[in-house]
Amino acid sequence: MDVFAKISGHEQVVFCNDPHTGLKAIIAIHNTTLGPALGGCRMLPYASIGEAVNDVLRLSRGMTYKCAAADVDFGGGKSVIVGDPLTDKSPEMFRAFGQFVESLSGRFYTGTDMGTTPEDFVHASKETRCIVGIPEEYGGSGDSSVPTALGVIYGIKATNKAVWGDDALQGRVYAIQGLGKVGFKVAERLLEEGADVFVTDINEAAIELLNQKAKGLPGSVKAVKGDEIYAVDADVFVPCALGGIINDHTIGMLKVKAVAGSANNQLEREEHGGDLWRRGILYAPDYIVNAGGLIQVADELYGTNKQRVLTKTKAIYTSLLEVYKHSEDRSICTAEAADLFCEQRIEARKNRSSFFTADQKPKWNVKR
Ligand SMILES: NC(=O)C1=CN([C@@H]2O[C@H](COP(=O)(O)OP(=O)(O)OC[C@H]3O[C@@H](n4cnc5c(N)ncnc54)[C@H](O)[C@@H]3O)[C@@H](O)[C@H]2O)C=CC1
Ligand SMILES: O=C(O)CCC(=O)C(=O)O
Repeated sequence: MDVFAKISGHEQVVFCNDPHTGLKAIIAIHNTTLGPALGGCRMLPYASIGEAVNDVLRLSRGMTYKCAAADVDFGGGKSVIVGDPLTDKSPEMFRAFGQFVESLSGRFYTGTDMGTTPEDFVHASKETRCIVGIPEEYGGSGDSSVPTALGVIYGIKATNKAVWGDDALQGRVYAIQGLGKVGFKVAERLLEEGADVFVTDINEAAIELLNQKAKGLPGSVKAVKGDEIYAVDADVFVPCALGGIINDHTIGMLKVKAVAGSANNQLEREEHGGDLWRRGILYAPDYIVNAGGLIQVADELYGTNKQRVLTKTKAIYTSLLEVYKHSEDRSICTAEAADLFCEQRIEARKNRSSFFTADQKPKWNVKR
């Protein structure tokens, strides 16, 4: 394998190995034009190191776009830990991970993602200040999945508006894949609003818990298994688990009119955005819909202000409507319209950075 060809779009990729704690992690820094890299840390029992490398490279690239779209002073990065979050975690492992993050001297900030929790990062934060999204009692902004889920709800509302001319959540049927930190909260909110949801998760306990919650709520839950979620009679598909789920195999199964969820990298390949568009399925670009968590953790630079985070997260609604309009005006798919917007924003910043100004401490130094 030509490693440098594989990482040619990235600035830096760091392999972290600590035999004492069993830590095997990869940190990928994609682009720091807009600021130091920021991105959560995912822990998964990857089938191979190659799979982990592919995941971290795609996720970190996505963060560059997400940061540009959300207009935060951060660049794109992400990390993955190879292991089963149910059996392989330890406080020492996250402390070791914190030491590796610290070794990057402020080039990379991280927090939770799939398989990791704010509590895991309390351990990491003992070794480095470049940790975001830890509980408020430890000085962080708290669980970033809360604003992520809220942003998904606003994303769904905007998408409903674009498809049906009415942004109400109720009266529609949603197919939710994954009831973890984000998906569960999204499902709860939809049920509170009186919507009906199909759900699936490999973790039966999450489905059981949602069924318990649903008892007092106006909406209804129907659980389905595995791939059945793609083919249910729903209006909106809400992917909240793994990426790559919009692919050659699943696209033909979808009966929905729209896709709007939190999962990162929903399109397996770029052209799947065009495929959805040609089939008349409106795709809400993942990195715009799921930016709520980023908005909250990036806000830690200024000392978190819940009202500010809420206002910026709600703005996902208007950002999405703008993307839909760009896509319509230019006759390009929504994924392409969003990418173009972000690339122009990064390019504009690059030009500005090349203009000499007096030496000034970057804002993010307040964290160090
Ligand atoms: N936590 C956050 O604030 C953010 C999360 N995201 C993305 O949203 C997605 C979900 O993240 P979290 O809720 O934090 O993760 P999580 O680990 O808390 O939840 C993921 C859920 O998906 C389930 N799952 C895994 N494989 C599945 C499959 N094949 N079919 C059905 N369910 C499956 C898991 O059992 C778990 O319940 C991920 O793609 C993540 O990268 C994006 C932005 C921010
Ligand atoms: O939510 C976080 O802690 C950081 C942002 C992130 O990794 C993401 O949006 O995927």
